[in-house]
Amino acid sequence: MAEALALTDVAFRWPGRAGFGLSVPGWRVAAGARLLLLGESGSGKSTLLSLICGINRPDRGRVEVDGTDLGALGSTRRDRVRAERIGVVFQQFNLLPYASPTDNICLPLRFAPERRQRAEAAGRGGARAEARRLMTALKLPEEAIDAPRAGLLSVGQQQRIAVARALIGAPPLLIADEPTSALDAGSQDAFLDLLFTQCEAAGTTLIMVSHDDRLAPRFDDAIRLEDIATIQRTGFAA
Ligand SMILES: Nc1ncnc2c1ncn2[C@@H]1O[C@H](COP(=O)(O)OP(=O)(O)OP(=O)(O)O)[C@@H](O)[C@H]1O
Repeated sequence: MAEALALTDVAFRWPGRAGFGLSVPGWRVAAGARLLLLGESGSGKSTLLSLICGINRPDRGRVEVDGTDLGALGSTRRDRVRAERIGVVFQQFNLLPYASPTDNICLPLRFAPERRQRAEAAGRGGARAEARRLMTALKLPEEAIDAPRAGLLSVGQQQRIAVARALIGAPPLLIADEPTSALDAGSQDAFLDLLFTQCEAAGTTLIMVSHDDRLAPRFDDAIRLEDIATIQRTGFAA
């Protein structure tokens, strides 16, 4: 089966922080997988996601997304590959509070012409129609969809906007960093149902990060960061 993600002989340290290091000898994720990545707080999950997204470059090794080695690209091309191929749901959602839900969702398409074309084709009436279709599929009420500013919405509603923004234009890979941490157990379950349905419809591989191993049975596979990575932690230098 094709691989959505392949890490080979990867090592990374935060610049100026000798105390924390992460290395991943080899990790492959099959296209279409629904994977939960578990690890305690501070173990390096977000650090690993930043390497997968190409936000940070490994000091060594290869991070291939959908067959492209991100580390071999300069920062402009890396940004382009990220925009085209990776949808990201950040822990804090990172919405623009003064922009409308639709403008927030369409934002990644500005930097990703191929993704824009896919969104326009899927939405028939254009990318904004596709944004609306996604919001409806994610069970946002009409008044939230039509809100003038995303900052007016509840946390759960903002979370759905963040998911729609990650899904628009069907990127091959969706990375979600603790997207359910603000929800109670019942809402978590309903949210995962919606996320899985939308990923399946778009043919998108899902890697979701959490410290909550009770979510594991919902996924095709759950792995612990420690099982794929060696983590060095020696505290903070003064
Ligand atoms: N921008 C940064 N600069 C320097 N060090 C950082 C930076 N971001 C994270 N770290 C360090 O990297 C280590 C791992 O943090 P990371 O956020 O990756 O863990 P995590 O498993 O995602 O934690 P949490 O579940 O609490 O979000 C920590 O020691 C943290 O201080």
